Amino acid sequence: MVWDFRVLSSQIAPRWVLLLVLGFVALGLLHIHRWLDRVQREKRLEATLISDTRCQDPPRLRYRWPLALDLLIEAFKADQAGSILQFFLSVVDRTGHTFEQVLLGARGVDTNDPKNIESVLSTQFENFGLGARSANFRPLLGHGIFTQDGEPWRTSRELLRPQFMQTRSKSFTDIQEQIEKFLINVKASSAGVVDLQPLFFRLTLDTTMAVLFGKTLDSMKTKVSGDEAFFARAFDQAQHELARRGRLGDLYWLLDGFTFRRSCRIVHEFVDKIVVDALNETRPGMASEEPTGRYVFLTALISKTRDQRVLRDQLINVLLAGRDTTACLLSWTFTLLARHPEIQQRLRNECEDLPSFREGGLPTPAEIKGMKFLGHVLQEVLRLFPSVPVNSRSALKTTTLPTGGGPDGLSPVLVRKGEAVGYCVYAMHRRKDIYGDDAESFRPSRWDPDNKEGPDLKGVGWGYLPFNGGPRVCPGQDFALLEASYTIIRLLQSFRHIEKAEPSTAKERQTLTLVVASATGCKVILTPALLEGGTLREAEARF
Ligand code: HEM
Repeated sequence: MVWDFRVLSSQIAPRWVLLLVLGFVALGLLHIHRWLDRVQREKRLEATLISDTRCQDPPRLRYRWPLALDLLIEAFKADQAGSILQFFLSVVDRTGHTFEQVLLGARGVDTNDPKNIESVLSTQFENFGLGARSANFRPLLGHGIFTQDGEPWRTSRELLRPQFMQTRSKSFTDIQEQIEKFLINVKASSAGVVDLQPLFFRLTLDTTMAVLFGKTLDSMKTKVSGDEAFFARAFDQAQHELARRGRLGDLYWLLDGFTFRRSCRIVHEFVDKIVVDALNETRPGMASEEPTGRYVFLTALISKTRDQRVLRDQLINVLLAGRDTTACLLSWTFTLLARHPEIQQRLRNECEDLPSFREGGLPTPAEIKGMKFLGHVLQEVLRLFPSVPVNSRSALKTTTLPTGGGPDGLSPVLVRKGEAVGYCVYAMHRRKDIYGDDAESFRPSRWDPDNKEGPDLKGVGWGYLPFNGGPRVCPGQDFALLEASYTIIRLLQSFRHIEKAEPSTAKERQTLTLVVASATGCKVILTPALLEGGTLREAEARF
């Protein structure tokens, strides 16, 4: 029998159906061909890299039970015990793999080496992207600076940069106002044991919102209710879910429940309303400052774009980036100061020596900048408890990192396209080869250039990275440090003792979400200062 296409087409199906099928088959073959071609090119690149750099895979993972179930159980126990970060460190130490990589079978590299981190964040910036984070965070953060890569990220960074520059110099009054309200609240409830941690979370939500939106929830002064309360709760809930999803790596989408989507919607509606009100109040071409002379991030941003969706997304991104990070810094600072009364006293002396304090006034930005010991305390807290302790990037092309490959972990390490590189700043900040034998101790004076004890930290470079580095360095760090400094100074001026409420034997427990907080809060006993100067009370009364 002879097969004739024309006969076949007229007998079996109309000609156009056959043409369509043939078209799909051809397209499929083309895709397979391209895919094979890509795989071959990747293999060739890999081979060239291996022969040129002698790079190797990271050390092999060691576990005893199938599917690494022994590690899973260990992780679960560590999470319950509030020591998940220490557990991550031990897995990295043993294997060179992140825990997610272990469980999900994904390949990748984990590192706490300054050279590798510099490579990922700076020298090879174009070779790495955010990976699964973009899609994971999108339901809450939309398309904003925190979820974007490449050109869209560059556009966002350019859009937001001038606002951050202005915020640095012009938002002091807003910060001051919110912190003074916070102090009134702490003073009113300072009898007995006070947990400062939840108060710091409320404070930083208020300060960041004041600067971004020009309005706050005023959660320090009043009992928050209605839409504001919904928003605050939904924002916390949505962030919590993002962190849980993040732990699943590429399988983040498995956790996508109704509560999560509802929280995201509440946050969007709340911020949308603020944006729409601001758009209605601001005509094109208007000055970026409010008639009151106050600088509001949103008003300034509106002078660049009136796209409601862009404004909403970028604001939520900055709010998320700025709020919990600063709250954790404050909480760990007071936890450590309460554990180290001699350091607390030295810092209090510096706060009480300020000319403004002696004259009965409030600290000024210039005075804060000049406080050397306070600067060292903040550096040391962020060393031991960097607010973002673990982070990751994903390789956009096959490449190598300087170290971590081979059985001894000393060769350059091969990173294939699509693989994750986890970097653990928490572990790096506790390395004895960088910080000396007392790397685990709280010793702010290690940052004093005149201090001869321990290694000289002048050239620590990429070995110290609380605010990230390279093109994606945190743009809010000056704002965060000013806010934290002012809060610390005013608390120390207002209370002559801040003692820890937990027994000395209590084991430190941590909660890891997107940031690392204390699982037991920051419980302290506060002893009010002897009467402050009359003018200071007058200054405070303005709030
Ligand atoms: C102690 C306080 C803070 C710490 C430790 C901190 C730390 C960081 C870190 C580690 C990153 C890099 C994240 C990554 O690329 O994966 C980052 C990014 C960022 N931070 Fe901060 N931050 C703090 C406060 C703030 C504040 C107060 C703001 C804003 C008001 C802010 C705004 C941002 C933004 C917008 C980014 C994204 C930058 C980009 O991707 O280009 N941060 N921060």
